[in-house]
Amino acid sequence: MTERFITFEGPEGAGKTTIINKLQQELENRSIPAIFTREPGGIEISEKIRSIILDKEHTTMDGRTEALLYAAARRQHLVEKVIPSLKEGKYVICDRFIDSSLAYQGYAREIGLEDIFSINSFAVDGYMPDTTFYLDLDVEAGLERINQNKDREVNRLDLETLSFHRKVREGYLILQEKFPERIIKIDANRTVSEVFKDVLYHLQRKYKL
Ligand SMILES: Nc1ncnc2c1ncn2[C@@H]1O[C@H](COP(=O)(O)OP(=O)(O)OP(=O)(O)O)[C@@H](O)[C@H]1O
Ligand SMILES: Cc1cn([C@H]2C[C@H](O)[C@@H](COP(=O)(O)O)O2)c(=O)[nH]c1=O
Repeated sequence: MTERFITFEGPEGAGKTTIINKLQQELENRSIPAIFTREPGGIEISEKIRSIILDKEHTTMDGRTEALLYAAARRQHLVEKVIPSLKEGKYVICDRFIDSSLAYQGYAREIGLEDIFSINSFAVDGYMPDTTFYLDLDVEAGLERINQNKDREVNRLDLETLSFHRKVREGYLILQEKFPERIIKIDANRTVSEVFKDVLYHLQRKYKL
């Protein structure tokens, strides 16, 4: 339904932010109109919801509450920022979207893909990315990367068990098999420039940038 809506997904430390920053530079160099945003967050209301969800002190948060908060943040961000930018003809590049909810809450939290899809269908009302890059990386390697990055604040989800993070990756792999037309799996266990070259190749092929 939507065009030029591109999302990046992956487990912790997969390199999404790094690749999105390079893409921003590349599109700016080519004078291609685009916005770069993230979930949960991207606008004031959704950033506030983000801080509630990711607060390390909120250890009693129920899994369904968590899922609903992600969906609420998504709805507001979509209406306030994503849809207007798409309507202006801009590329929208978003760090995480509905597939994060499916992999984290649906699969790893075991709420179920169908229930998570159902609450998110209400939130997104038909707006789906037309391309999703899934940066695939061994979970331990990703966690090691974020542990090395002393500037990154540790959040509540980071503190989940190793088996939870392994399930997140399994969830993503299931989603990629389910939606191979939309979700492009990228081997993130390579150098930044190799990963970026791969992403750019797919974007050039699809959007003739
Ligand atoms: N291909 C790579 N090889 C080695 N290190 C990398 C690579 N890509 C990113 N990194 C480093 O790994 C850390 C995590 O990268 P980044 O913040 O881009 O990941 P992310 O997917 O956005 O993480 P999260 O969603 O968990 O915040 C950073 O310190 C970054 O410099
Ligand atoms: C959108 C979304 C995110 N999450 C999780 C994934 C990460 O652990 C955090 C976000 O932190 P990041 O450093 O910005 O990647 O939230 C989730 O569980 N469900 C979602 O829908």
